[in-house]
Amino acid sequence: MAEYNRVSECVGLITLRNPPVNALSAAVRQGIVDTVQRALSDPNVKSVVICGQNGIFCGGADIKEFGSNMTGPPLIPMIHAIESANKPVVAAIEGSALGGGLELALGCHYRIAHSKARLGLPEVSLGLLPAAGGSQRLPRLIGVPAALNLITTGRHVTAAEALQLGIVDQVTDHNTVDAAVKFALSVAGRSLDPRRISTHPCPQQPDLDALFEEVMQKVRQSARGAIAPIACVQAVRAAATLPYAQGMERERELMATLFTSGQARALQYCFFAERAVGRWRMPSGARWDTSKPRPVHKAAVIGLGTMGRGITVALAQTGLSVIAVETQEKQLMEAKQAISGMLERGAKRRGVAPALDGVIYSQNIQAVADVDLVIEAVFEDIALKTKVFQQLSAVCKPGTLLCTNTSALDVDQLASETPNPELVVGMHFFAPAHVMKLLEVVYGPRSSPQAVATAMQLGKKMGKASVAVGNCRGFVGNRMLKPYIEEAFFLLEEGATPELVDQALEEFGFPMGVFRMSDLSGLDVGWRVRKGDGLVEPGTASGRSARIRQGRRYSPLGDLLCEEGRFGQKTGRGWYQYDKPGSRVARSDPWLHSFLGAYRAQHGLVARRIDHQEVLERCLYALINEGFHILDDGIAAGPEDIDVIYVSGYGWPRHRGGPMFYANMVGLAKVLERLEHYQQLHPEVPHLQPSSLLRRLVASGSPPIHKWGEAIKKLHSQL
Ligand SMILES: CCCCCCCC/C=C\C/C=C/C(=O)SCCNC(=O)CCNC(=O)[C@H](O)C(C)(C)COP(=O)(O)OP(=O)(O)OC[C@H]1O[C@@H](n2cnc3c(N)ncnc32)[C@H](O)[C@@H]1OP(=O)(O)O
Repeated sequence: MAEYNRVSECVGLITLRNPPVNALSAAVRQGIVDTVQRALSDPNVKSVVICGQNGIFCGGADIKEFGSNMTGPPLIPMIHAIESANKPVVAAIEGSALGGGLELALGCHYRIAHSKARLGLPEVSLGLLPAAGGSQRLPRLIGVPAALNLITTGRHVTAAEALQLGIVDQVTDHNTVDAAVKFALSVAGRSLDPRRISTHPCPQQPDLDALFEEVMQKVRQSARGAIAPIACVQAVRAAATLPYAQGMERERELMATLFTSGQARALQYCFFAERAVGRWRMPSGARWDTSKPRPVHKAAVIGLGTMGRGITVALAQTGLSVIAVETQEKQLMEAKQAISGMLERGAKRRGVAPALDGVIYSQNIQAVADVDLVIEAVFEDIALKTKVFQQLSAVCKPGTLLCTNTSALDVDQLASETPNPELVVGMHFFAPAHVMKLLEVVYGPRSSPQAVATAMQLGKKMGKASVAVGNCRGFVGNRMLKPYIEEAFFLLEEGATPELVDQALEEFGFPMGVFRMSDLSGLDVGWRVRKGDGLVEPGTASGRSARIRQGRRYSPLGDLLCEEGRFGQKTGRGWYQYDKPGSRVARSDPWLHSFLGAYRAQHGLVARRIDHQEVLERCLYALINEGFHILDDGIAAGPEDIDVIYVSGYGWPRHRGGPMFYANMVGLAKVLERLEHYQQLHPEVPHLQPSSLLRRLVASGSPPIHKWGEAIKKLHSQL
């Protein structure tokens, strides 16, 4: 909808009305077409202002419409009608002008923005390009290099940067609509020819070919298989080399390919999934909209190793005051220096003052007596964490929320060691905690809804994709990672190399394959866990029985590497070799290949040829299968939760939507058939046994992913 009013006698004011972001739905587009026509045909109107209601200009095309038959007036002719109007049209930009919203503004003759407004063409992050003329008008307005940067990254710019780039004509700290109306009055009657961006040539750019070649190479490297960034470069190239009409034709062709692509569906699914996880619910029936978070003004972090330092920075950057506790003096001093450095660098990047005074350091746990929330980040040892929780329960004021940053221990067991288990939740951060987007908020059966709501709200404040999950070994992310890593080990035993497995996964879109990733995080981490589980035995035994532990297939390859002191990057040797300890460039290691050959010979294994498809099917379907178990167990409330966890924390390529969305795209019946196939070949591998939920979903006709929730509820009620 768009509302029309005449203001200051001769200005037609058009207000977009479609809460919450004034997206350009069919009704809004129709409203714009009608009101523009009305303003242009009214002889009393000398100029026009377009604004949005509730402090936001426009969040772009209505993404929800993309999946359905689109009706209503199309955007391109609507924007053309505005640009070719014979009365000046001014966009009054408050809040956001994004995607189609900015394209609408670029069709206007002038743009006035509030100083707090943000502008951008983020279509690339939805698997699209700015196809309402944005890819053709922006380069004409601000030049090819700046337009390429904005369109291929989708980044939002501040009003100040937009002014500097020449996207807006004026920035105001006052009422934007008033400023735009005043401006519209001042330009009434002026020639509009120079203001019609589509009629401009692109500003001259020396050595255009070299520029596009360089940008294309950069984009291909960072896109990891995503097609939209490449189409964006091609569209801008058309703007730079073709007349406007032909450029628009190229924009349309490129958009036609993207619009119906699986990647666009995946990326748009991610957009909505990220918002859906905020509407968390627990099996008890507690939900986001009925659970009130407690206010958190002061927080504490216990243990200032790598994780504790990152968590302290993340908390301090939200403006909270933080008590950072480390009992060892030397470690405390080192941590203080490291945290101050991180805060200073972060503040410099964001152009703000570092929150150094927000952190108080102490060696004494008594210092946390009056905080509202504590995050424990001591060494991953249940006895130590239990002791800390008991101390905290004695020290903290009543009602303080006790959170543990454990990545694998039982949150419920820890809770049971405190007098108030309802105040205990897990807050599982990912390293480096001040950088990584993901936060798993882990609730136990006794965690109160208020505790979950508080941790979720704090996660959001820290800018994290926060996902509420149930308590189980490894929670969601690490639980699914286990079968993925195990399959990769089995593939090595059967004839693959780390290089082959990693190449298959990196071509799929992961930033790093499983072996390069393990080298980065340290092979000793998993070794310690396996030792704790009683799985590690001295490495001299041979034959099949040496590779069956606790009744299931087990590969000791990772343990054997650790016994050699090969812990990955930190020791300069792991699945790859590195120039020196700490170096990041992985090189193939002939030692490792001979080691694998000797291992296979010792165990009577005959290497066979393994292709990329088998690598993907075995690693990814094993991971996905665990995802179905997690859904069936109620540990994750829906597939979106799992997908957000994998995309934000585990490098799953966003343009593939997350593991559960990927399974939905591949087809549940196909995933089931391949798991059954591999299970027959490897009957001693339980994680290849298809989950009963997957079987039941296939039997019920493989509903699309947005209907899984309903289907799971129905299937559970039939049990
Ligand atoms: C054969 C070819 C066919 C061609 C057809 C061509 C048609 C297209 C032509 C031109 C291309 C134009 C494309 C676009 O414009 S794509 C959209 C680009 N815009 C964006 O990507 C912006 C997305 N939104 C945001 O970034 C943010 O929402 C925000 C900054 C605007 C506001 O942030 P915040 O206040 O934090 O609110 P939320 O993000 O939580 O959002 C609130 C609520 O609103 C929903 N929503 C937001 N934007 C949109 C939108 N563009 N369309 C539909 N719905 C939107 C969001 O989902 C939230 O609702 P909830 O999911 O129910 O919580």
